[in-house]
Amino acid sequence: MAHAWGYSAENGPEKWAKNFPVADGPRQSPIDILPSEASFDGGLKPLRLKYDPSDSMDILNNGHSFQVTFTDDRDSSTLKEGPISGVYRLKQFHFHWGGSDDRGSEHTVNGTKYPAELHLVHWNTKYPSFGEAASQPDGLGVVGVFLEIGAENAQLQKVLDAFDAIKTKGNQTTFAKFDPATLLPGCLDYWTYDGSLTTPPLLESVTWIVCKETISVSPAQMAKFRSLLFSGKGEAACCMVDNYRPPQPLKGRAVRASFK
Ligand SMILES: NS(=O)(=O)c1c2ccccc2cc2ccccc12
Ligand SMILES: [Zn+2]
Repeated sequence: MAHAWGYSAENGPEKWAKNFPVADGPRQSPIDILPSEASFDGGLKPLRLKYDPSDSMDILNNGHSFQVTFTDDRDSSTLKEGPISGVYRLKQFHFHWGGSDDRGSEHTVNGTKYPAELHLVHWNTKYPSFGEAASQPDGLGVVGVFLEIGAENAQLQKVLDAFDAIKTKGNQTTFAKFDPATLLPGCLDYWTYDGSLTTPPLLESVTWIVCKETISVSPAQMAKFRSLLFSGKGEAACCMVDNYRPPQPLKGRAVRASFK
């Protein structure tokens, strides 16, 4: 059986093309964002993000990251406007981070890596389900937010406090009444481009919306991220760190900015 994908030298991003040839496709993510080469588009609308805390359900260690999953059977937690048209529903959010503070984000800005990156995953309700949407070129909208070392982030701490219950792969626990809007920066200026999932199956179905402004994370909070394990209970412990794909070729794609 083919090795499951991961982030090690044996099964990491440099190996993914073997089982997922789209890894070398025309609209892969993440990318290195070059602000001087992004074009301001006055037609881009402000992001309209509306989240209902009662939609948050549980938090799961999926062996690649952890994710907080939301109920998505109605338009109560949605992404509208911005670069997209229609209504996209929030499905989950997760993070990527590094083994030290000098790396961890997937997108970079002028080559600068941040210690972590938050992804809020939404799907286009013109399609009947998340799974259907994930295979469509306009199926998904992911909002990316960079984390920058600074003051302790009290809202992020609510997520980190659940980690003792999801230390190993497959562990899950309830995570109710959490408002993901509390993880957003104050200013929602953004860059946007057409891309893909940054993990297998690397489907080229994502409109990326990467916020210019960062949110803070303390060094102690970064250490908490690194306390999770890729490995399952009873397996040799493997720290969940460096779960990020490096930037991919732009291949002629335009990156637009919502701000001057
Ligand atoms: N890094 S990612 O946002 O591309 C991503 C997803 C994106 C869209 C839809 C589902 C996704 C599921 C993910 C699961 C783990 C890590 C990244 C994931
Ligand atoms: Zn992600």
